[in-house]
This record gives sequence, C-alpha cells and structure tokens, in this order.
Amino acid sequence: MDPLLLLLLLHGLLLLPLAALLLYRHSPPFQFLCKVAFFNCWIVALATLLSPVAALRGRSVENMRLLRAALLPLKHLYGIRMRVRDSELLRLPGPFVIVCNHQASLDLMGMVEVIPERCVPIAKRELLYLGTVGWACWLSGIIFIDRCRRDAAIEVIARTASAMRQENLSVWVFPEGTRNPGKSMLPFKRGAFHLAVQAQVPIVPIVISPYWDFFSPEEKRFTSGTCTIRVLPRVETLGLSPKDVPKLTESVRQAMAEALAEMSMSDHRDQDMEQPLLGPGEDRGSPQGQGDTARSRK
Ligand SMILES: CCCCCCCC/C=C\CCCCCCCC(=O)SCCNC(=O)CCNC(=O)[C@H](O)C(C)(C)COP(=O)(O)OP(=O)(O)OC[C@H]1O[C@@H](n2cnc3c(N)ncnc32)[C@H](O)[C@@H]1OP(=O)(O)O
Ligand SMILES: CCCCCCCC/C=C\CCCCCCCC(=O)OC[C@@H](O)COP(=O)(O)O
Repeated sequence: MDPLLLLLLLHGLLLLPLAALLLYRHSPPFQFLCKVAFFNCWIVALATLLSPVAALRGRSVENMRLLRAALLPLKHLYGIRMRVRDSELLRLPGPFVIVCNHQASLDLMGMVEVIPERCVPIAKRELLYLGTVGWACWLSGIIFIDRCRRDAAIEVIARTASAMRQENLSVWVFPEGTRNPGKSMLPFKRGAFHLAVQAQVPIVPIVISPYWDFFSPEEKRFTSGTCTIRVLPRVETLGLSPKDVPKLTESVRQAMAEALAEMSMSDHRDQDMEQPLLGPGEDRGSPQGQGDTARSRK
C-alpha cells in the first residue's frame, strides 16, 4: 500500500476517538446514548464478574450485598448525588414490605442506596433471560413473577409471604408493576399489599424524586444532578385481612403521591452537585448546604 495513504488512514483512526469525545462533550443526545449504554454494560460486566463469586455461596439473599456493591459506584460515575431522608424509618425489628415508585432502570441506583439487609426485590420474569444478569439476579434471591399469569404470580406471593416470616426476609416491590416516567404514579397493583397482609408485616413506602432535572429519555438528556429518596412512616397490617387490601393499597398510594408531589415542587437548585467521573454534566445551581440529608442506613 502507498505509505502516504497508510499515514492518512492512521491519522483518520486517531481522529475518530477525538471526534467521539468532542461529540460527547457537545451533543446531549450522544451523551445520553453513551451514558445509557454504559449503564447497561456496567450491569452486564459486573454480573458476569460477580456471579461466579455469588455461585460459590449458592442462591442466597446474602448475595444482595454483592449486587449492592456492584451498583453503588454508578452514582459517582454519573455524578448523581443521593440524599436520603428519614432512613431511620427502615430500622424495624422484623421483616417488612417496601413499596417504591418506579420511573426507570435508574431506580436501581436509588434502591441500592437504601435497601436494608436481608431484603430482595420482586422482578419481572423476563430479567431471568438476560444471560449473566439473570443468573446474578437469581443467585441474589430475587423473586421472579410472571406478570401475564396472575394465578402463578399470586402463588409466588403466597410462598414469599411464608418465607418472609420463616427466614426474616424483607421484600422490595414496585407496585406500579412497570416503569413509569410520567409525573404521577400509575394505579398500584395489589400484590405487594396482599403480601404484607398475608405475612402480617408492616409496609414501608419509599418515594424517589422525579429525575427530570437530569434524566429524560424523551429529550435524550442525561446530566449530573441530585436525587432525593424519602422513606415514609410504616403502615401496620396486623389484623388486616384480604378484604382490607383495596383500602390499604389506596391509602399507601395516596401518601406516596402526596410525598411525590411535594418532592416534585422543591427543585434541586440549592444543592451542590457531584462532579461526574464520566465527564461533564450540565450543572445547575451553585454549591450550597447539605440540606436535611440523613445518609443511608446501617
Ligand atoms: C451477584 C451480583 C451481581 C451484580 C450485578 C447487578 C445486576 C442487577 C440487575 C438488576 C437488579 C434487579 C432489580 C429488580 C427490579 C425489577 C423491577 C421490576 O421488574 S418491576 C415489575 C415487576 N413487579 C410487579 O409487577 C409488581 C408486583 N405485581 C403485582 O403485585 C401484581 O399485583 C400481580 C402480578 C400479582 C397481579 O397483577 P394484575 O395485573 O393481575 O393486577 P392487580 O390489580 O394487582 O390484581 C388483580 C386482582 O388479583 C388480586 N390479587 C393480586 N395479588 C394477589 C395475591 N397475592 N393474593 C390474592 N389476590 C391477589 C387483586 O386483589 C385483584 O383482585 P380485586 O380487583 O381486588 O378483586
Ligand atoms: C444470552 C445473553 C443475552 C444477554 C443480553 C444482556 C443485555 C442486558 C442489558 C442490560 C441489563 C440491564 C438490566 C437492568 C435491569 C433493570 C430493572 C428494571 O428496571 O426493569 C424494568 C422492569 O422493572 C419493568 O419493566 P417494564 O417497564 O414493564 O418493561
């Protein structure tokens, strides 16, 4: 080959990463794409690396610690500051059911920030088929339900209720049943509330503030920002029966909707941002006080 042509080609190859870098810095949609892809790659990579370790222990809720450790660094990479309010409300003597709003996969970051010891999420069955990610989830004791087969899902919930008491296991449920980027929460599915009533354990609602300051799939925007997680007072279910479930569901949803509305109004202009390790993020506002942050559990 002509040496001159080769030289030109080499220069071209060197320019490619530079062009990508420039595009990343100046095109929010490209940055969004890269950040979402990196999020998924991170999960696949960590699941692949850590599931053999988890497999040594066998399927156990103890592996949730590994899952937490794998996902906790994400907030630093993305420059998302997590403020947890009233985390002491999660310190209960026995098991309980956590219900939380579900906006996007990003909720995993908030989940690992507050999820207590011996607590597993309920997830859709489809996650099981995501290769090593499914394997990692299964090894961590995550409970899978088939949302299209109500009878089977109800049976899984009944088995989970007895496991909760026998094994001192708490459960994390997204009662909206699907991701919901909208401004208000979807109507709640009743499974989580049947679960709590069957196991006769309290319900602890958790509300994650809206992401629209820093994350919007519609606008292809993903910058750094602050996310507030608020733990609400527990709701007892002792003595309640299945006939009380609809009212229970509604009252918990009401409390969460009110908290969400309140959190949507207070914007995050006055909180300082963390500098993302993954490059620039549109920081809004100036660095100031910590607010009423109560750093997470334990
Ligand atoms: C080792 C280290 C590795 C590191 C690597 C890291 C990897 C990490 C990666 C990843 C981490 C994973 C993170 C997990 C996150 C996943 C998130 C999701 O997947 S969210 C989707 C799934 N969640 C749900 O769907 C909610 C639960 N769903 C329910 O509870 C529903 O209620 C369900 C499925 C049970 C039924 O749904 P229906 O669509 O039929 O609707 P309904 O309105 O709730 O129920 C209809 C009737 O059935 C009764 N019913 C419901 N549940 C009942 C029950 N348990 N017992 C009796 N009746 C029940 C109800 O009372 C209702 O009847 P009446 O209208 O009241 O007469
Ligand atoms: C044979 C190997 C194939 C391997 C392919 C691996 C590709 C995996 C890519 C990314 C893994 C990321 C998993 C993130 C888990 C996010 C949990 C989540 O938020 O699930 C959504 C679910 O709550 C509601 O689902 P829908 O809104 O109803 O939908």
